[in-house]
Amino acid sequence: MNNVNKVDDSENAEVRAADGDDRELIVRLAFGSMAAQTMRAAERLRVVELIGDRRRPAADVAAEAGAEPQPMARLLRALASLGLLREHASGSYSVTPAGALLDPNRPDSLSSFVRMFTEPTMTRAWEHLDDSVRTGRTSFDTVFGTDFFSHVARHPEVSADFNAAMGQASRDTAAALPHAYDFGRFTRVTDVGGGDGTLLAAVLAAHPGLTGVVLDTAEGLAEAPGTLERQGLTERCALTTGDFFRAVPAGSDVYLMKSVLHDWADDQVVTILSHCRAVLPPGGVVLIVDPVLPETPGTPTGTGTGSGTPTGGEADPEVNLSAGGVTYLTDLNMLVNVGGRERTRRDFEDVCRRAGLTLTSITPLTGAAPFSLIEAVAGPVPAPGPVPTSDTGTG
Ligand SMILES: C[S@@+](CC[C@H](N)C(=O)[O-])C[C@H]1O[C@@H](n2cnc3c(N)ncnc32)[C@H](O)[C@@H]1O
Repeated sequence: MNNVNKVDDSENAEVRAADGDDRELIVRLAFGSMAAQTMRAAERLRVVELIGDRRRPAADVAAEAGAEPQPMARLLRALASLGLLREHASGSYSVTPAGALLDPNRPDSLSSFVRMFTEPTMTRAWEHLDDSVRTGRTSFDTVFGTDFFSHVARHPEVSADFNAAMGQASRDTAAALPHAYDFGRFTRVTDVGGGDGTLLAAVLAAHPGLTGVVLDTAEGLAEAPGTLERQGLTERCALTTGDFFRAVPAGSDVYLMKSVLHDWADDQVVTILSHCRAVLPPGGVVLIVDPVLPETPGTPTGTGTGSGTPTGGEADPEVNLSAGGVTYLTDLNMLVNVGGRERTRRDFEDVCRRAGLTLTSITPLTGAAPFSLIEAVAGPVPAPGPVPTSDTGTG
């Protein structure tokens, strides 16, 4: 290491010459989308299912996948270099614990998540991230000629992948949330934009005294009956087709929404929250599950109770691809694909206040990073004025 370290005292910033590690970082980041596409090919060719819990030669995997042996061997060794397979001296391959998550038959599978987040619907607008940064516009709409949710609604296969991907991405939250909040004092939970019902099903299963409603578009709800049926919850949970930009159904004392608000710009978020506020009974709560960004990278996220100075939270010392670091990428994903954003505590306080809600606490969900549970209750009614409307809120 022959780094030349200079410290700029005024900024306290480290300045040194780039070394081999730095070059490696740049190369690794530049090849990031190739790694993602390598994983996508493995998912589409069912490599992990075909290898199973054995050691298998590339030629056998190729034969069963209907692929050419030599390119398959190259794919397998690339997957080994990414940590998803293990290459044995005999030239055969086995699956690592991480690679096993590509098996669609596992209860903790991430296969649909990988499929959705590597497919053109999700990746094409990323080629125009610089345009989105320059103009603030949602590149997806320019590339596809319509907004993300309308496009997904018109493509049933993509919609099924999207719903399954969201369900898989919600499993950690579904395991954590029912035990992270006192649902026992409530009677009925509406999951606003609840998709395939994974999260609400977990809450209902853990709290037999509760009933529930999943509110979503017709396309968003397509997989929900199956989720409820599998868990024997059909009787305790209604599925309501609707548009949360028009109304949220009355009758619940908990309005839950996970990975919904980050899809939308502030005015649209205020509209959704205002509809929840309009039907919130005395003692009712709004529960938002989203990542909470620190006010500046590397500082605490401002979790805890009250609306004053942040009381602590997870330090986030490096912007990286850990659970916390990935939120800076999902923030850009919202920018290019849907026009939404990830938010800080102050951002959440602001949209809540504008909707007549008071943010009461933010609790990181243990085991479900980067998600936090944000509780809000009815607050002072905001000054009279129209509820912001949305012209993209067609779901
Ligand atoms: C990012 S997904 C989150 C799904 C689910 N809450 C989860 O975390 O797994 C956003 C959800 O909002 C739904 N959605 C989008 N626009 C909507 C609208 N206008 N009214 C109701 N639901 C809508 C989508 O169909 C989708 O299920």
